[in-house]
Amino acid sequence: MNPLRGAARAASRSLRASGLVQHHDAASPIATRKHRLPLNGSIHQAPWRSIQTNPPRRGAQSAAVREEDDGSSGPRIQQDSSSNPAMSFPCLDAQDAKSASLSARSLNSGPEPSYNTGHHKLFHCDEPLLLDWGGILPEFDIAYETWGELNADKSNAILLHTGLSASSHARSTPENPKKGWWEKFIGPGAPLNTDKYFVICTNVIGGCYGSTGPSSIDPSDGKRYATRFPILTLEDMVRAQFRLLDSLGIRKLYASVGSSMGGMQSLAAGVLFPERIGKIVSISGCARSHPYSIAMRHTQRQVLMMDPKWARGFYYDSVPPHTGMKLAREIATVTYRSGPEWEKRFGRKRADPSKQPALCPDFLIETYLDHAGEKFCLEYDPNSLLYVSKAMDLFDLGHSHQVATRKRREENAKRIAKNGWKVQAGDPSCSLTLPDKPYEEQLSAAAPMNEPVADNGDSSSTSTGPPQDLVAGLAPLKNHPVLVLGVASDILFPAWQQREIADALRAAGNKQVEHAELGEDVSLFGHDTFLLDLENIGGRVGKFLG
Ligand SMILES: CC(=O)SCCNC(=O)CCNC(=O)[C@H](O)C(C)(C)COP(=O)(O)OP(=O)(O)OC[C@H]1O[C@@H](n2cnc3c(N)ncnc32)[C@H](O)[C@@H]1OP(=O)(O)O
Ligand SMILES: N[C@@H](CCO)C(=O)O
Repeated sequence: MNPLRGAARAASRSLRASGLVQHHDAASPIATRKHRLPLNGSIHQAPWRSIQTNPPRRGAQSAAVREEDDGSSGPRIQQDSSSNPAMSFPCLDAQDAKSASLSARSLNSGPEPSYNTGHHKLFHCDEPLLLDWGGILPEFDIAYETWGELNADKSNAILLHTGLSASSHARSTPENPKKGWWEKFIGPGAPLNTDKYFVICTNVIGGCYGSTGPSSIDPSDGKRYATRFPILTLEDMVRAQFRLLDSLGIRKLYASVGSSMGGMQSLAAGVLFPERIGKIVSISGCARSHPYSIAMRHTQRQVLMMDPKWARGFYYDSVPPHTGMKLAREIATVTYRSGPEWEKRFGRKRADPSKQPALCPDFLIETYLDHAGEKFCLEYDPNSLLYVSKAMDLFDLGHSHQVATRKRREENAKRIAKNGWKVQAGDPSCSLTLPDKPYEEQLSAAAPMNEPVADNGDSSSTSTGPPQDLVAGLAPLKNHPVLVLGVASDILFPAWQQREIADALRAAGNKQVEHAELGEDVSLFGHDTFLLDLENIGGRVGKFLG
């Protein structure tokens, strides 16, 4: 891919498509209306009406302020006698127009888009699933797709785990010819070689592309789960996938392969079901989520939840929080690529340098992010984003976390044996309230980097080696061949996190760990390298799988 390809052309296409034409532009609807306005300030003609404003500051010029009544939610403010003309905000107009068109959709079919990437197979499991944090799915579906043939002894299956937002559609199929998200990585002679292997990819539970998630119907009352969906973990997703494998009669996988969240799941599958997995591939993942990654996902969740249209998750019969989703995806995109890539690709170029700078997207990097957000905002269920992203934050293969989870599961299993498969409404364990006492920084939290941390479950890493808690947690994988790949330009899952996996596995006694790091001379695509670099990611995966 040529990173410098037609960016400016694409930008102007995107700007035109979304109405993001620069302000102070006589061609824009607002400017046109403004030029038609009488200069004497007679402000009560339709479609303008006056609105109340704060009284002008003493000494400040009094301004007549008007609002255009065009049915959109935001006021368009015009100042008749100000020193400078008011700016226009085509990026906000575009959001308003989008909300208006979504709310105009038929309420019979529901304004909520149907999240669908096309034909897939469906596994329905009637047996309830107990989740790690005590939630319950009374039954669930898993959407999945397969490529290649399962051999007679069912020993050639590869389970491919997805990143956060992907569907099961990793490669085109005769039933769904649309290109998949790993189109070139799967197929005859490809890294996941379908001449040899039977590749299975599922949509995770919690997702929205056919597997049970927050937009699914709760069988208990026939209504969508929304935020009545329980908190789930990556291990819960893996347990659900293994129910599918059971139904297919696959006792042991040839390999568990995944990137990003899938790279975390790939390890989790090995830890949960060590005897059911042959090889493991973990690309651009981690063995436990670190604070910086949690921080970046937190900001995405916050902007989404602060969109009033999110409505605490109950938006399915209304306009979805597309603005929150768009902003969340823009933040996500900042974490998925890299500064050096954008330096080369966009530099400091503006979409139209002949115009005045704008507060709406203006630099090419801004229009690029805007486009990425816009493209995604109705493609994925907002609640799925929240739940799946939170599941990533909760991920920790450290031994002490595994012990605590097992204990909690045992207690919840006892509760179920006593009360049945239902979590009581108002269960205090379901709503976190922060302690009254403000957090006080603990001195022990910041151990000097060159001193080993005692094996007390403290998850801090040190320069002397991986934490013993993680070494113990990854011990179930000590006899598995494991390929760990990282990318130096990745800021979301920095390369040291893959080194941590490899080091912890080796410290656990694993002598079959292959670890490689793609330097910035090889890829500047950051975290998304796994989606884009067939040669360097795919090549290594193909060689490792054989
Ligand atoms: C395992 C998993 O996680 S799978 C999930 C994968 N899928 C996704 O992530 C869905 C979202 N897609 C993406 O993030 C990306 O398209 C990728 C990673 C799949 C591919 O990346 P790339 O091929 O490098 O595409 P890139 O991110 O540069 O985007 C190109 C788009 O931006 C547009 N664009 C490029 N520069 C600009 C600019 N300055 N201003 C506006 N638009 C721009 C292009 O015209 C193109 O638009 P189009 O997609 O509507 O045709
Ligand atoms: N672009 C990928 C990255 C995270 O894996 C996604 O949206 O899922």
